[in-house]
Amino acid sequence: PMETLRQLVQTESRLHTVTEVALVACLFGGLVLVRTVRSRRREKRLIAKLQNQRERSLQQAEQRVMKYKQHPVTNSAFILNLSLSELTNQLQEGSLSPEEVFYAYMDKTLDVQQKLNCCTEIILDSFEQLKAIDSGKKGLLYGVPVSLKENIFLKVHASSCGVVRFVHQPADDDCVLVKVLKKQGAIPFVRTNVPQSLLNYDCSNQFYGQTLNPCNLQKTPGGSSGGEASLIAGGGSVIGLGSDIGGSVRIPASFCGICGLKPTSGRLSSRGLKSIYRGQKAVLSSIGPLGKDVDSLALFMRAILCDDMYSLDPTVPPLPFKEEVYRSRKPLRIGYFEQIEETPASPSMIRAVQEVKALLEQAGHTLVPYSPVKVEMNELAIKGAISDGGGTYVQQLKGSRIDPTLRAQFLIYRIPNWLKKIIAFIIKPLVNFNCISLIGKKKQQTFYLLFRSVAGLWKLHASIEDTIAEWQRLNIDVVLCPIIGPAFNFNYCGKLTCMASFSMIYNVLNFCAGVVPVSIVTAQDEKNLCHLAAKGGEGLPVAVQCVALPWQDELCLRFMKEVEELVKKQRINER
Ligand SMILES: CCCCCCCC/C=C\CCCCCCCC(=O)NCCS(=O)(=O)O
Repeated sequence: PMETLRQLVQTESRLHTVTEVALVACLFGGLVLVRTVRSRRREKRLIAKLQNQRERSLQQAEQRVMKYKQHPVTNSAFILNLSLSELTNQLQEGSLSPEEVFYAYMDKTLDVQQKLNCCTEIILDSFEQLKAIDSGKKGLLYGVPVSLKENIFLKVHASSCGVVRFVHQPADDDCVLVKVLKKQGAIPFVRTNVPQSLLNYDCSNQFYGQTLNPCNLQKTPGGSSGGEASLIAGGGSVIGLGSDIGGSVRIPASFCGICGLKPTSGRLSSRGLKSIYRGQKAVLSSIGPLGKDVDSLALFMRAILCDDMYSLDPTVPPLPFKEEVYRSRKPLRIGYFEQIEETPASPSMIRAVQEVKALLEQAGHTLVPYSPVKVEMNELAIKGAISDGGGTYVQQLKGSRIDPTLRAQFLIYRIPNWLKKIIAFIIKPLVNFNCISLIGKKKQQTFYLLFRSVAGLWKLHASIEDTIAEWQRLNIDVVLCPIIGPAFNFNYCGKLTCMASFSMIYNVLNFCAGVVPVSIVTAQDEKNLCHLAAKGGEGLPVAVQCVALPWQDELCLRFMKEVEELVKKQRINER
């Protein structure tokens, strides 16, 4: 009987332990559930609040536009068709007034927003700025309405970047470039959409949803300056400001068929720019313009590179716009490449480079085959930009629902760094860097790199030195190469981070680079295309990328301008 009693007591105490563990687990589970439900409710309220704010700003703008339209108005189609240079000329001469230009663009923006969901807010202060504009002091952008990417600081407004914790951080002041723009007479009038966190080349977030591509509503406009590219290509803005740490100006410009410039980082002030990895110095972010033609970008740079910027931000080197370099037409030695080893280029990207190469040769330039240095730039870019393995990224997005395009990445960022290193070591043999064209393989590669992101950065500086040495050896002035395109279908960009390598290279190297649309996807390109991400792109714009050494932004623009002119001339000849 003693034995039976002992067994009974043991069973009972085991039962007690099990019950206690179950109770603690339930309690813990319950607490997590309550926290999640609460945070989801908070998030829902926040989303509703932001969407209401946007709606209110759109409605108020619409009312004012309606009121303005009661007076006999100028032909806004005429205004909207002018290039930025033509528009500024007419504003300077007085043949157009800032008021008629402003209302023409505001009206068009409201219309484009309905179709493309590219705006996060109308800047209502712009109506007051318009009233106060001083016609006696005409800056280079006098009376020009300018659109701004949402991560650019505007006094009192928050730059959410699709992240919950940023919503509660209104800016203390305007960003330096916004101040300079205003001093040059420009009127910032609308803020545009971005992907959650900005570290993505799609354009969707939980607050404002998915922005659409005006060239095909089934496609992403690219990102992260996707709202800008969509609005400009849709006709709602003549010039806009974006930012680029891996292609965020160039990719959306390419996807939407407009021009975009990533100047050398540091040439324009980045003070007052929201980012996830603030202060990260390995891969540098640049602020740069997007517009319908290269002259618009040049005019923008000319206006911004002024004493006001240098005194507002003394970290910027006081280098005014070099007019003679932009205007020069001396023949160039141009390095070119069509592919990079680690990333597949689509058939239209390759064809675009080949066609532009032929045009440049006919125009008297010397084209030299050039291969970018043999390091995995993707690896360097990711290691540089998120060298903590994504820890800060996860921290910053706490409390935000992760955008579907970023979810797979976040599974990896959440793994402890020591475990990431082990997994990277184990899966390395499975990852074939030369295996192109199959999306499945690209996904593997992408995720492998994310595991590797905690490794060292020793190759970064060597790659800059080696690249410059190679340019000097070949004696080339600029490089012609592909830029990712055509526009992707939704939900691919965040999963295909490696496909951004064509642009990321020049952030890692900190060279200046810009894109110019040169062609459209043909039926043959579509037939030869292997990756699903860009399928269904016939007729979409295709661009090339023009690159110059650091601080040679004017040379880069001059090269872009020449490419643009040659393509235009050829189109006229073909008609
Ligand atoms: C080279 C930098 C990219 C670092 C991102 C690391 C995490 C994700 C892995 C790969 C994503 C590559 C896609 C990059 C898309 C372009 C993103 C971009 O340029 N964003 C602008 C951020 S800025 O701070 O406003 O300049």
